[in-house]
Amino acid sequence: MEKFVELEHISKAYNNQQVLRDISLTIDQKQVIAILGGNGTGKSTILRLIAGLEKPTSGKVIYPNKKIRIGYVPERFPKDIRFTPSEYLCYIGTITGISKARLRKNIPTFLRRFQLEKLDNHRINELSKGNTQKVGIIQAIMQRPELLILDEPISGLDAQAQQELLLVIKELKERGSTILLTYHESNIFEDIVETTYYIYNGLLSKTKMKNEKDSLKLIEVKRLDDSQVKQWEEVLHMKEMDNGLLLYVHANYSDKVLSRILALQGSINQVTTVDNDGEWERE
Ligand SMILES: Nc1ncnc2c1ncn2[C@@H]1O[C@H](COP(=O)(O)OP(=O)(O)OP(=O)(O)O)[C@@H](O)[C@H]1O
Repeated sequence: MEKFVELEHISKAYNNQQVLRDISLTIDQKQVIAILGGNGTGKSTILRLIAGLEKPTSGKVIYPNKKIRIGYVPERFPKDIRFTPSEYLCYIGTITGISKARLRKNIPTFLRRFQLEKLDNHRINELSKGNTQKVGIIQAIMQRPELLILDEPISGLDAQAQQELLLVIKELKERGSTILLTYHESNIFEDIVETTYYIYNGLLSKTKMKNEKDSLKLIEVKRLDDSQVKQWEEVLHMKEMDNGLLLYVHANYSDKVLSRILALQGSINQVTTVDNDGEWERE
């Protein structure tokens, strides 16, 4: 599988509030990936960084192959647009380089698929939240993006539009697109999402938290090979120190990790509990 996007040691802070901490991630082509986490954990921030709409405080977002076509659906699509859906889609399509002929053919099809054709005599600022969201989705998928980024796309969508979106995602994936999305409960996406990451305390993990309010444990170990630790999903992050390793572990899984360390005859120097709400590291 071809590497598509790479996040290298990404950190992001807003006014000294650390949102993402040293996140590294490789996204392969033709993948459907979900990034989940509680409110305010930084899901939208990661998506905006990958879309190139924001810059990390440190680290890099790399597109190894080429300049790729990215479709981005923000969590809240701007409400104050005074164009009708067709006018707006035609305008966006033209600036993203879609031919007039393709726009003439595709815009009515998408409006029909998302049940907007009867509303096309209204301006977007007169539409409901869900219908505005549909326009936001169409503007992103219309250009057949190689990378489609959807930030909570189903909030406000009726059941039929949710199913249509699911279908569009499947079609794009079949054509080779990569899809990156975030959502809350649900969900209709569970069958198509191949990899799920969870954000917790600014770190990205493949392990789901039992309780997002739970704390973290920082375990300082010696005489342990980092290549072994890299395989452990409970370890959210690992830092090399002068004479050992510092492991960031979900509190619920710390006993499991501690017994694994002992089984490998590593020595545990110190275990610190860090409150989820607290500042746990000065960077
Ligand atoms: N432009 C900004 N300026 C200042 N702080 C910001 C900015 N954008 C996000 N934040 C802060 O960064 C943190 C993460 O925000 P983000 O929107 O990425 O979270 P989220 O996981 O998408 O949340 P939600 O599920 O509520 O949409 C929040 O504390 C938020 O207040």
